[in-house]
Order: sequence, then structure tokens, then C-alpha cells
Amino acid sequence: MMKILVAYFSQSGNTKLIAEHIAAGISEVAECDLMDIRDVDVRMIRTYDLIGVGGPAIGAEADIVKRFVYSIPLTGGQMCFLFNTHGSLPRRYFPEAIRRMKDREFNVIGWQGFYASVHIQCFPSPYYTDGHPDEQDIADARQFGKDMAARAERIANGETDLIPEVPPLEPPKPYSLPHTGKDDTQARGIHGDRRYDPSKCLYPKCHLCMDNCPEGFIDFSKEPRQFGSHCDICKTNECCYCELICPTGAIYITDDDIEYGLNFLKEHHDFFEATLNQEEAEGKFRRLVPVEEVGWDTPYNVRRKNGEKAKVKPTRIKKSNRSIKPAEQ
Ligand SMILES: Cc1cc2nc3c(=O)[nH]c(=O)nc-3n(C[C@H](O)[C@H](O)[C@H](O)COP(=O)(O)O)c2cc1C
Repeated sequence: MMKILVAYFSQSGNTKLIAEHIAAGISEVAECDLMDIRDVDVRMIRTYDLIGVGGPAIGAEADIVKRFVYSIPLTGGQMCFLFNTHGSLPRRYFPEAIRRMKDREFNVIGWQGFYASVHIQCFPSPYYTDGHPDEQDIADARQFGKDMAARAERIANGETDLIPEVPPLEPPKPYSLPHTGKDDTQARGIHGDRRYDPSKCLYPKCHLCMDNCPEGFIDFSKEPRQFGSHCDICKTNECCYCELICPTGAIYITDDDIEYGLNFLKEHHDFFEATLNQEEAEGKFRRLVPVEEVGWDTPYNVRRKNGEKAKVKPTRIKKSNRSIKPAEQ
């Protein structure tokens, strides 16, 4: 019987849910372990016949998923599949992620994306893709898991023509968002720039933000404390999850920043809608929130101010696993 690992990273729970059902589907036909990538001992990966790696689309792959992939010792030809959950703009994810796995000498035998709810500070709530993953997505995830296990078995038995072609790297237009900066020299996070008030911070007693930052931007053990990317370009990818989970308000976003992000999105709402309309027309997107019910007047931060909590509890991880570092080759 094949031995398969499903490893995932998830902030608001969507990828975790999909990963659980992929693993359940696999378990019908093979032996399967399911793990948060931060709990995986990468030296054990060579003991699996197939590994699945999944995460949310944050631009493309979250940095923590990339670092996990780079930390896996090279084995040469080991089979893997990829999955993600995403909102309206996942286009760069698989072309980049598949190439990364191939660079790491993996044999990529399949991939699948799943629409999912979106909880970002100044994004409308409900969002266009909210309601996913639903029962149908969960059934699809189980089937995908089963299909991957079956395909891996057949490829292992010599049917190498089942290995799919790598998709093109360049996303077709119009899937690119205009620059978010006020001018060419300044990029400003559309999710709001997070700010840090050390006087309210409980570190070293609390390190939730460090443990859960997908980009590895936060390290309060350094002097001076490292907070943020310190790179104007990277700022567009700051997810602000730390602000969502900080128990004391030491990490915060100003109303001005939130208004900036919301106005930027409003100006470009036709871009998101055009993308999803096209996907819907092609039968790739099942709309669960009618376009007129998308919550432009109730962005996620407003809902939170009114008492809505972050969607999942932050993960507490072992100190030894806090930063995934590339393996020595
Ligand atoms: C900071 C941030 C950036 C995101 N960027 C994208 C994106 O570029 N494309 C996309 O389709 N979805 C994007 N999303 C939506 C997430 O991919 C989606 O909500 C996903 O299901 C979250 O997974 P999780 O619940 O496992 O954390 C983004 C979400 C966050 C928080």
C-alpha cells in the first residue's frame, strides 16, 4: 500500500479543511498522514511514496510554504501533488509552485485549486468567493485525494504519460492588479500597513505573531526587534494576520491605512468582477454570494470592530520548529 503525506499551511482554516478531506479521500485507498508543515520532520519525507503540499494563495505561495519546500532534502524523482485555496486571483500560484517543486527534483503528478472565503482587513465582507469551501468543494477534495493516490500508483507502475504538462508561467491578461503605490516609488499594502507599539507587547511571554507570520517577517528575539519586511515592495504582501491575532493591540493598523486599501479596491472592483465572471462563464467558479451582496460597506475590519473574531485560533508551535530553514545539501 502506498504511503502518502499531506502537508499544509493555513491561516483562516480553509486550506486545513481542504487538506483534511484530501487526506480522507486518500485514506480510502492508501495510508495517509496529515500534518501542518511546521510539524513535519523534513528528513522523513523520503519515506513517503507521494507527498501533497498545500497552502493559501497569498499573491502566489506564502513564504512559509516556499521555505518548507526548500528545506526538504533533495531526493530526485519523488512524486508530489499540490493544492491551494484562494480568492479571486490565484493565477500565479501553480505555475510558480510547480516549477519550484521541479527545481527541488520532485515529479509533480497533479494539482488543484479550491475557491474559498477571504478575510482580509480592508476587503469587502462577505467577499465574492465566500461560502467556499462548501459541501461540493469538500467532495471534490476527497475525490482529488483519491485520484492522486490512484495516479501515483499507476505512475509508479510505469504509466509515466499520466504526468501532466507544466502550465505556462505567464498568466494571461487581464490577471494582473495595478500597482498599489500612490506614485511609482511607493508601494503601499492594500491590506493596510501594520504598526507596532512595543509598550503593549508581551514578548517573550507571547510570540503568537512570530509563530504565525507566513512571511517570516517578525523576530522579536533580534535587537532591534524585527517587525515587517523593511522592503517597500514586499509590503504589498503583508497579510496583517499578526494584527488579527495580537491579544493586546500592540500590532495595529490605522484607520487611514484601512481607508486607503478599501478605496484602492473600490477603484478596481471591476477587475475582480471581470476575473470571476470569466471563471463563472467557463464553469470554474460557482458563485455563492450574489455580486450585489458583496460587502463593500462592511469590510472585514469593520465587522471585526463590531465584534467578529479572527476566523481561526493562531497555532502555537514548538520553539524548535519556529523557523523552517533550508536543509544542508
Ligand atoms: C494577505 C492575503 C493575500 C491574499 N492574496 C490572494 C491572492 O493573491 N489571490 C487569491 O486568489 N487569494 C488571495 N487571498 C485569499 C486566500 O488565498 C484565501 O482566503 C485562502 O483560502 C486562505 O487560506 P487559509 O484559510 O487556509 O489561510 C489572500 C489572503 C490573504 C490573507
